[in-house]
Amino acid sequence: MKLVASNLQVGYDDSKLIDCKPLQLAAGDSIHLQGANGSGKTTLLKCLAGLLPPLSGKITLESQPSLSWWRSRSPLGRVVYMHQSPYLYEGSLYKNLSFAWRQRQSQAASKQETIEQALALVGLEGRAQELAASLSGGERKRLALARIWVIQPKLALLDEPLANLDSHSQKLILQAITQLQKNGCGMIITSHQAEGLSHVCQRSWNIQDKRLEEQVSSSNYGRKQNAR
Ligand SMILES: Nc1ncnc2c1ncn2[C@@H]1O[C@H](COP(=O)(O)OP(=O)(O)OP(=O)(O)O)[C@@H](O)[C@H]1O
Repeated sequence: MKLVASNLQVGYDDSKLIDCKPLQLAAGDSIHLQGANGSGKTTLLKCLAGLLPPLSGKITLESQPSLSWWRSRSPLGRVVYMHQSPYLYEGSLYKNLSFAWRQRQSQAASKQETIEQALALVGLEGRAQELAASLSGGERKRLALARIWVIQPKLALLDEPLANLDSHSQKLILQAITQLQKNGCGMIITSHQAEGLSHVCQRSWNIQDKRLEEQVSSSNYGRKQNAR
């Protein structure tokens, strides 16, 4: 599955935020999206997820031809977007992960085991019956990522998954991101913390002067990949 965008401009009404070169996100890609506050990172991710219309240009999903035409070309519902302040369902952690299970394509594994593994992955083991509303901000983000891990999407867009987290939570989030990558999930991650992400992302996109460019730098990007 591949998300392809051409001639893309994103923004609101007549206010253009970003002019993009042709973009592609395929399963297995990991891209760090950088830009100043207010440069339009969230807006771009929402457009790529099909949650907002772009000002101009085309976003399509290249995938299995077996799907009906109206599902096969739209990213909506098939590219998972994680909001920077994730919305959780009322009820328990287990209930939140059960909803995620319904969106999972392959249900060959056991639901119970998958949910337990997801909770353990983000350090919430043994807490399945607690109410999601009682979680701290950092724990909410960890549960949101556990939900994505249960879904096992081909493509995920993670908006500031590391923001406002202590080092323990950041470590758990990075661990869950690595697990998703091992399963072939392609992702774009926004973050102002370049250091944490340079080890898990192969590439970097940078928004500057309302333009999105692939950043060619001497940083760590690609080092991990090359070392494999
Ligand atoms: N629904 C909306 N209608 C009009 N303008 C909006 C809307 N949502 C966001 N904006 C504006 O668009 C600009 C870009 O916002 P966006 O959240 O995409 O930036 P960002 O790069 O993700 O910022 P940050 O790093 O602070 O999270 C901001 O100036 C914001 O006020």
